[in-house]
Amino acid sequence: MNLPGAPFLARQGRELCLEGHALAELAARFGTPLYVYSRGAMLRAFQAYERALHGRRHLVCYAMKANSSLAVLQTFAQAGAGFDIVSGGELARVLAAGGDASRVVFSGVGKTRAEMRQALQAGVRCFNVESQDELDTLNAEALASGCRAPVSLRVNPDVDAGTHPYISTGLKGNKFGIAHAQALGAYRHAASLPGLHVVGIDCHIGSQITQLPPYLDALDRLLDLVEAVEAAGIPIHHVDVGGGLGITYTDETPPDAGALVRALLQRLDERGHGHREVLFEPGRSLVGNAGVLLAEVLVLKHALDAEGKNFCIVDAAMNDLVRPAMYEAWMGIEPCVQRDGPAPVWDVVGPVCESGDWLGRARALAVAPGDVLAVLSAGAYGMTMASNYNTRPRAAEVMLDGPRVHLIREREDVRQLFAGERLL
Ligand SMILES: Cc1ncc(COP(=O)(O)O)c(C=O)c1O
Ligand SMILES: N[C@@H](CCCC[NH3+])C(=O)O
Repeated sequence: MNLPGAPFLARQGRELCLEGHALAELAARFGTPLYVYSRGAMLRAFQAYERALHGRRHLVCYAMKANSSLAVLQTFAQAGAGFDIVSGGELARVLAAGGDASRVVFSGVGKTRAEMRQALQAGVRCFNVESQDELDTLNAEALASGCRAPVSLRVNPDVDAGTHPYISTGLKGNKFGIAHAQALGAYRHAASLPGLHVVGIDCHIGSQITQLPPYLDALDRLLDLVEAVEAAGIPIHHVDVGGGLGITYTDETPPDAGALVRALLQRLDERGHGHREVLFEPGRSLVGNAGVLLAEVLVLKHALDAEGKNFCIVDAAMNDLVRPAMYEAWMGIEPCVQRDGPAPVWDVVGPVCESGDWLGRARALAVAPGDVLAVLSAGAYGMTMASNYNTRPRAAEVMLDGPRVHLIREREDVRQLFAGERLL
């Protein structure tokens, strides 16, 4: 069986290994729950975009909400990536990891004035502005700071990305971006404001997208607008096509990054826009299949009768990895060391006090208490969405880099969780 994450994730005999390191050994050394990432897998995914964009003016801005651990950001910064951020906190992380503000695009529907000032001061590459009001606020903040803010309007192209409704962002009913029909007026307004400098156009239609047509439809809508905006005398420098490319969790077959880039570049060329700088904002496709979450089996609860369920209770929970609880997302689950014997069907669940606390349902697994399971494709939207629900300290993180094993985040200590609290 080809595992998602192959060739970096592979079986060597009975052992599940990432970059050649036995995951069961890492669990024994660092404890569980534990996130483990392959630096090689991240760099390979990034290079797939870079190779396809070779010879074009471009910037791949890693959407760091997918995984914002400092060592992950450092890896991409050193590889030449820019960053797509959505908060002042994310900007602070980029800078702490050695990233360059001039390669940062700032997205988000609700930027605060303080975040705008912070980003202006740092000198971000551009603000992806998502509303008419934001244009006025940003203009005022830029003038007060004595500078001009570079802006790109995030346009909502009203395109169905064909993904889960919670992670679709380019439809009329979503909160994101400026409606296509209002965008020309918004560009005219932006160009009239002395504190702003129009530099580009942007869209991002959703996440875990597995087909090309929605991207091409969205690009066509953007280019129609670019032509209208430039006809109105407002030059557009770059086109930012967003992120959203899906990965394989189970049987999805998304196009690879190279195919996506080539299709979009071809459409740009066909429509006479091949000279423009192109920006991408991939998140999941750079890190999703580069990581796993390791959990130890605590308890096996067997069904009372044929209608009942077997529960495999592990020490990772929805607070560590919320995707199954939140989107009913399917994530692969594999034993780190394969054992012989029957493989009953289990619901793999955590210890959190919610019935929605599950990691996988109806999984056939040969397991015993003390075994370590790996939840696959957990490199994206895993640790970044972790919480402390049930006063559970967050997991540790390890990054593998060839023969080297780096602990990149210590396991949280429970005292850290209430260190800022005060008794009456
Ligand atoms: C503005 C923006 N850009 C890029 C991304 C990255 O998306 P993905 O992780 O699906 O590539 C997101 C998240 O969906 C986003 O909100
Ligand atoms: N958190 C989502 C993706 C959201 C993308 C952010 N706009 C997921 O795990 O699939």
